Amino acid sequence: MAKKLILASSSPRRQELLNQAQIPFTVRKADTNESQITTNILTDKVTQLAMLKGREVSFMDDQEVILSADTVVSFNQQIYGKPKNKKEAIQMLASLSGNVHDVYTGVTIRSITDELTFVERTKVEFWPLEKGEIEKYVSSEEPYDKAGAYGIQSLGALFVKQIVGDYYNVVGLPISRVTRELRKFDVYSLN
Ligand SMILES: Cc1cn([C@H]2C[C@H](O)[C@@H](COP(=O)(O)OP(=O)(O)OP(=O)(O)O)O2)c(=O)[nH]c1=O
Repeated sequence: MAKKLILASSSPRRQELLNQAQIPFTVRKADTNESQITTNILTDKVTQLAMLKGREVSFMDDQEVILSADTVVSFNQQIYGKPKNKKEAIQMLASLSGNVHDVYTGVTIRSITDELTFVERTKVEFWPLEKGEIEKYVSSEEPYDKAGAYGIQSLGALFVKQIVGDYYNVVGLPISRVTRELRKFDVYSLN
């Protein structure tokens, strides 16, 4: 029998992507204090955060598989998470304007006996942005729950000139790789 998937995330995008993949799941989220991860090494940061989010959720039985993830934007040796306020959102978008940045998502999948973590990277190039369009965008609610202060799946799409890599990784979960890894955990099968 297939194992049961537990999504350790409150991100509506991650939930939508699992729905899109037609994988049944239950949300069980711990209240993770992300500030305890202090490393500035990018891949360490996203893997440690993904692992922490997953490990803070407890198993109810040995048939469960827990999925967790963390997404950050990286530009010019800096790591951008969610902007704390309007000023920070403006600064992030102004620096991404006209440049290429990377979006990294760390993903952890764990069962009671095994744990796997991987990182997926997508390159995103922004058009040069006008001051007015940044001002207008940060006055909406869109930037504030998103790494790098934009949502590629919403109005932020208009900033994007091109991407290289998995689009869904930018949205918060590289769903095709995730489903391939989930098969190894018997979460679902192809027949
Ligand atoms: C760059 C980018 C990020 N994002 C989102 C994905 C993530 O939800 C969010 C980064 O925050 P995360 O800390 O990765 O996740 P979260 O706090 O939303 O959810 P949880 O910790 O409960 O799993 O930014 C977009 O939705 N679109 C984008 O284009």
